[in-house]
Amino acid sequence: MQTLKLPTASHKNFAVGAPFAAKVVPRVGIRHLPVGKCPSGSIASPEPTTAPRNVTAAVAKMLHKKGILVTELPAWKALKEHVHDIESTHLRDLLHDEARCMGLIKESEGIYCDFTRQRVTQRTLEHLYELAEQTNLRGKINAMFSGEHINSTEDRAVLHVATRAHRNQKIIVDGRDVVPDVWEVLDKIQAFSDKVRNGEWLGVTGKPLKSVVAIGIGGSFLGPLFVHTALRTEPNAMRASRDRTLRFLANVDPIDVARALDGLDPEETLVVVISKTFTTAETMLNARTVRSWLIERLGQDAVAKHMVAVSTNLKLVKEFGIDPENAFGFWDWVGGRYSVCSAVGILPLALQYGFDIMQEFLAGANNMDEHFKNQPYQDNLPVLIGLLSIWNVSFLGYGAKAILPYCQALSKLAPHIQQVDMESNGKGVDMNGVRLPFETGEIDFGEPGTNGQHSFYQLIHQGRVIPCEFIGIVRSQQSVYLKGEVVSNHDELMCNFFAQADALAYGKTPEQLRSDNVPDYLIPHRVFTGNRPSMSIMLPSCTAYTVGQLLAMYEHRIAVQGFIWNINSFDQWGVELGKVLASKVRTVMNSARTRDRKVLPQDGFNYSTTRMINKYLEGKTQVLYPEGHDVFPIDMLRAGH
Ligand SMILES: O=P(O)(O)OC[C@H]1O[C@](O)(CO)[C@@H](O)[C@@H]1O
Repeated sequence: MQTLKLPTASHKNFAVGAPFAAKVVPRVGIRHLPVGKCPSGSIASPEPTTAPRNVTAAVAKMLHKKGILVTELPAWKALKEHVHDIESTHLRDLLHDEARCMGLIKESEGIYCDFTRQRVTQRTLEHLYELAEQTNLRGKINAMFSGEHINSTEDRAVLHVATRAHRNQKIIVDGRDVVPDVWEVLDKIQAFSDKVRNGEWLGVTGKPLKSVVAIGIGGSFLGPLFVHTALRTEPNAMRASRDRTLRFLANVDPIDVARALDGLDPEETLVVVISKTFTTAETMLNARTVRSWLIERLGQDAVAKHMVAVSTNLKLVKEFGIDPENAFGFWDWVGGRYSVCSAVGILPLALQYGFDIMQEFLAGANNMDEHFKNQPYQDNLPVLIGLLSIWNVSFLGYGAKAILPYCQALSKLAPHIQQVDMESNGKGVDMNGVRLPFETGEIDFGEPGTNGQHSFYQLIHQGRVIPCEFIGIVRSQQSVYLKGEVVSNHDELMCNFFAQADALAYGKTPEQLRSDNVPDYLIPHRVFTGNRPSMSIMLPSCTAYTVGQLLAMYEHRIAVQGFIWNINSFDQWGVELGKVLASKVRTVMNSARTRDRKVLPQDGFNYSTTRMINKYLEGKTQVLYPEGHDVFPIDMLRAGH
């Protein structure tokens, strides 16, 4: 049996390896160790440094800028001590304090946020503001907006905010105003989407293109899917998308191909291949598969009329066979998971809903960007939400959060934020490559209310403590009121929205249960401890504009958390290793399934993987790939015939 050897990665600012015991050295400033092998075979991280005790806030900020770990800052230590104060409180009591509650309800940009059910007092917030100060939060926000290369491991600016800038704004990256570039692409999207929608751009057989299949994965899929799902039943968007279809194809699983194409007429279908790199294995295989589907039915010329692309890699787009004229660019300073406001989202969504509606979405996101950039911490929604999350994760020890929109249209918010948050903040080292002595990031999950109530709410009421984010809407996209019913359907939904937050906060005591005549033997089972934190966010409506605001608010709160933890929220090295290993398996698979058989499963894999691969290879009736023709799933054959 051979042992699997994992490749090691190295980068000038990036260190990998097994957790390396961080020594605390009694001096100020970061010490960069030469990157070298530890006895364990891993690569050493630079060592952390500590602050002298009792430094002033200004000195702490300066030390942080020099690389001191956030845990060494006086504000962090003060928050650690403050945990004891909070542990002696219960939300039941905190909610009785009206003065406290008044200070914890914020209304800004039409969004109403209620933080009263967080396990915090005014003192907690003051400590958190101090932590923001000492970690130079304002300076880091400004650095992001001014195009500094804050994504240090990839040496890139982080400027998704530029993708939704007004035409007259100026945003400089490396000495160049990028807003005209952004608008050049937006204008091109407008012209193209108008042509497709009004039938000026026709398919190769002369039919209008009414269906769009957007192929992409991760950030090239989840954000656009979230916005599409949010707008599908919004009255203006519904009107604008009548008789049009937008589908997504993300998974490399051929079942997803069959589902995405099921029932579509290739003559009326436009395919948008979306990939920042244009190298992502799943997306490129799906793109080749759908290209083959089009060519088989419509001939080689179909590609020019039925396939367009969104990418930063226009060279590979051309090599794939898509006319660069039909490619929509974006830039390396737009991270994949932050790219929904670039052509990644705006092209497929404008094809479905028209450019005007997408402009409203961009305006909403821009409104939140300006708010984030300009408002003081005390009134700044992403800053407040981000700081409260830091408190919940790093001080109260709640490692997960539930995103619970009481709005079916927002059903894809949680999956989108799951990627944005977990890919951004799931890191093990700080900006200087120092291994962190605490866990960053949060485990995000969620479902729309009330569906979630009948699924996992049991656990959040009586099991683990998971801070909840309830999102409610004042005016529903779709109102229903049945004569004789106690409340309208949307009011019924919102009754649950209001009730759940209080149920989590107050719980139910044994005394209350006794006075409700609950038998003694059932009391322990029916006690709710309460004291479970949540926040409630209310939007006036669910429109393109407010969806833009909500998206940007979540993006920025994630950045705030990363800035405070002093991690790089904008790289994603953690996704690389699996890709490398998959490629090794691919070589074996190809060899086993063709007559060449040069590489066998046992080459380079451990016992377990070898045995599993062998079992898989044996388990198929058709052992070798067919020669000389493509094979499509049954549904794809049916489609278009
Ligand atoms: O747009 P691309 O280059 O195909 O990448 C897709 C996704 O893959 C990742 O790089 C890793 O999952 C994401 O960050 C990104 O959104």
